[in-house]
Amino acid sequence: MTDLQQLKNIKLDYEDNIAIVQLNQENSKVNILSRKMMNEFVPVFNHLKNDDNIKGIIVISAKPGSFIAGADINMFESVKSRDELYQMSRNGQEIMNQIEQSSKPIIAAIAGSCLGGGFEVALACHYRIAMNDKRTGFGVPEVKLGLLPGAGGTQRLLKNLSLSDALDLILAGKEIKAKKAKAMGLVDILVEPIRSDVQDIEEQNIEYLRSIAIRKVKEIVVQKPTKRKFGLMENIKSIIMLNSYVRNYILSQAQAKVMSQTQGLYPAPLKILDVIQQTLENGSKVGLNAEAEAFADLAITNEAKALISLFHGRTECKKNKYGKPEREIKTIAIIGAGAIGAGIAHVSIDKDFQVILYDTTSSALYHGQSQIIKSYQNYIKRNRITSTEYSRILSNLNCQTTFDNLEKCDIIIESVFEDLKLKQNILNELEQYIPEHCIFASNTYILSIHQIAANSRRPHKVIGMHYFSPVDKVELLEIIRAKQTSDNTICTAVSVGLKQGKIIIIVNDSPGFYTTRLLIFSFIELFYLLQEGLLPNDIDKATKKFGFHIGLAILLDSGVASRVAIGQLPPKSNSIAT
Ligand SMILES: CCCCCCCCCCCCC[C@H](O)CC(=O)SCCNC(=O)CCNC(=O)[C@H](O)C(C)(C)COP(=O)(O)OP(=O)(O)OC[C@H]1O[C@@H](n2cnc3c(N)ncnc32)[C@H](O)[C@@H]1OP(=O)(O)O
Repeated sequence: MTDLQQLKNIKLDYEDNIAIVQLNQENSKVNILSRKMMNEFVPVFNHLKNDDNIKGIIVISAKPGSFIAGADINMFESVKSRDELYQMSRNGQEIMNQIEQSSKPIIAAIAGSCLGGGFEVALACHYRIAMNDKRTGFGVPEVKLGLLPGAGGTQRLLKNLSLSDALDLILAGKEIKAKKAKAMGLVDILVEPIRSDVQDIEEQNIEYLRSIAIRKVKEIVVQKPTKRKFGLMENIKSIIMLNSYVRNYILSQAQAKVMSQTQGLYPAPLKILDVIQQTLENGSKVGLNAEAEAFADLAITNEAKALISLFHGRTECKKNKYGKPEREIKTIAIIGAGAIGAGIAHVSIDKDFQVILYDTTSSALYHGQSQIIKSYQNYIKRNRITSTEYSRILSNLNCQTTFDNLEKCDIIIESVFEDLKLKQNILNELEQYIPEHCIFASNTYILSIHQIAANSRRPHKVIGMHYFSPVDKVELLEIIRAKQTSDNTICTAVSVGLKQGKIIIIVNDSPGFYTTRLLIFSFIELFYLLQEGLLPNDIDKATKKFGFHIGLAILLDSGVASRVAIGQLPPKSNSIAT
């Protein structure tokens, strides 16, 4: 029996007759539904349920940026049998049902990521209040782990949303911001964060959210909750859903989309569709069981194991193992306004770096600048940013054909043609203008960083940063350290990349680094196949069917790859990627 005085992951507070359950996972950046958390939450919940003095409950997180990041992924890996997974899902469903069926109003006060099992907790609560900020997001990303929401999430999303919206969320695993969640009816009240420069602003926002939740739950206790009223469109949608012809049409469209996107290689989306079909045909009791069966079936597949391992790998690549840079990076100069240079500027300006985008001619510069402006204008159209944010972001971009202001730069990212002499000359010339602390990064997929730095006055500040096109979409950044590159230079480059939202691998300065070397071997094979008479189209079909995101032949057709494959095969080396 858990001693309620000895809680380690939950802080229990009271205000009048309201209980505030504050989640604060021990030694963790985020809250997760781990065994330890559940071992405290369940007795706390039962205690509050049975305490007649308590009239309402608030579930809130003490961690800035994280409401609950879902069930503990490591828990699934430690499970020995399929039955245990089925039972785990059933237990999760039962806890959520108890939350939902509680006679006392339970409010989820959400700031930060509300994902997977965390979203399922929020959906089981009677009322959801959410902070309208960048860090607050809702989603069921289980499909990205090869799973499906297994604690009643498929059922509650179907109840709260139209079939197409529910499918959209569950099949894509995408995250939506609080404002959109409110518009979709998943959130009841939006709370605007306190806009202020004071320190500990996030803690203050949590306090503020808590005070609003307390006020609301007190109101509900007095008034008794009113049911959410559905709008005309929602009513029309739900009537349409009763029609099996329409339902089956939507499901078959979704299935066709899944097949074209995944080639049927991922079992999770197909199981999700099956669970949803069973629910729509037989009701939620059958649906819940189907959900638990599917959860258990999926969690033991190799695909889920591989995707979970990928999650751990990605998490590792988000860390800066070199610590904190000696200086904060504020200003970046990007040399070369081609597609990649402009892309680097794109991912930098919205993170509030001051960016100088340089090219030799006004027309090249205009091209790069237009690429950036067009993308951000598109974001406005798709409601990803407001026009005020657009103006703020674009004000961080300075385009120029001279080397003015380079003395303010903390890092130069050179992104010109793959020409060693050109890169060496640029480095040498810029060293006259840049301050002592400024580091120089070359965006190259093939040239040796050591050679680029051969004539440098401070080779320890030279590094490779290999971005991939389109830079605003491809998350990967390959950072290349030469023998002479200092740890602070690596640390600084990693911190810039992380701030730009990149997943980073750090590799040695060996021929082809890591990514180009992998590609080269694929292209050699591709050439053999072409020589043997296969058509590029057939090779693309075969590679996509095998699981490649893009066909190998079409990849070769893209500029970068063809130059690697045709002209610049690197010499043999024993170096390994790190
Ligand atoms: C209230 C009690 C109710 C009890 C209910 C019973 C539940 C049991 C039910 C089982 C049935 C299934 C339930 C459910 O449907 C299944 C799931 O929820 S699967 C998980 C879904 N969630 C995710 O996939 C989110 C994964 N995390 C992220 O995307 C990101 O971490 C983040 C949340 C967006 C935060 O990003 P960052 O700020 O960049 O931080 P990091 O990524 O570096 O993470 C920091 C740290 O946290 C670890 N971590 C994050 N999420 C999880 C997780 N879900 N499980 C385990 N660990 C997690 C991450 O690995 C890092 O660890 P570190 O490396 O620092 O040790």
